[in-house]
Amino acid sequence: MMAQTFTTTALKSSRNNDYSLFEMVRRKEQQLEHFRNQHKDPQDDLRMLLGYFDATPDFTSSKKLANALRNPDRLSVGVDIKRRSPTSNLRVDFNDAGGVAESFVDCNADFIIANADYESYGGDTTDIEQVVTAIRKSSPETPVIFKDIIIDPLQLALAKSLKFDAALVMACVVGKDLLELLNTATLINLPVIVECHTPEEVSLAVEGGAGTILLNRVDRFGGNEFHATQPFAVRDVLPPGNFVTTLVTGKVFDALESNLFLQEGFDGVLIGEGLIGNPSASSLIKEIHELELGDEGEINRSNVF
Ligand SMILES: O=P(O)(O)OC[C@@H](O)[C@@H](O)c1c[nH]c2ccccc12
Repeated sequence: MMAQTFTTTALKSSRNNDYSLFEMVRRKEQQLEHFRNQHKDPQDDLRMLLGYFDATPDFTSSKKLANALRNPDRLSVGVDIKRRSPTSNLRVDFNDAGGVAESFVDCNADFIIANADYESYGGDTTDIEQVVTAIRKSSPETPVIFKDIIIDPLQLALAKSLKFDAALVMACVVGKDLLELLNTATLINLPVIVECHTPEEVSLAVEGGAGTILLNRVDRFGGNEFHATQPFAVRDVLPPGNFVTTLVTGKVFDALESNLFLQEGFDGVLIGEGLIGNPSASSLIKEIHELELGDEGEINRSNVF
């Protein structure tokens, strides 16, 4: 009887959480109907971007990303500028997302993620424009990345037209469509960071030529379960040669844990809740930057997790 109750509860909660990802995608589908309508003219700027190969690409954004995300001997630190999170109780308030982003660059954050989705992350179109404008002005070498629930190539065109340096695409949301989205991104010369959780997702991303992979320790598809060591499990799937940049995200809160990612060969961490609204954000970023390759201290996988 007990066991049965337990199973039912577990199933129910995982279905609820699955449903929330499902809900996020469903809402996005609805919003996109309007967005597609707004951009249906064949001569619309976003359509033109998608329809014509960028024959004279400039690699400013790719180079900015390479410089900011990959350092030979230290972790890069990115900040996810959000007011709320579907996977935690984070609730913060700010008006000027651009100012918030700038304050993190002042704390030496290496890259910035701006959120376009209101319901899920508390971000919106004003936010994303403010963030790009503010960072371009105050710190042109810092890459700014567009985060939304991307399911349509038109959203990639939007990111490009707003002059983002890259867009984040979640593998668990798009499945096999990832390959088509990556092709589109190449066509318009927009770097993409692919968010993955499983080795299968990483393989698909690598097959599609992804240059940067963000490993989320929270399994968005599988009921938001947290798998602390999941990033290590997927490193084996990466092709040899160390060409793919790898970042870790999902409930990263301290330097101790981050050190393990550095020692295991990851390039950086993306932090939301651990930095947003944290009065010690600046010292946390500093501590993570000061971790040294080869200095494992007392840590290993078994005593950190
Ligand atoms: O706030 P955290 O646990 O540090 O996480 C940041 C980031 O991983 C998170 O905002 C995120 C990245 N991709 C997502 C997809 C869905 C939900 C949440 C996310």
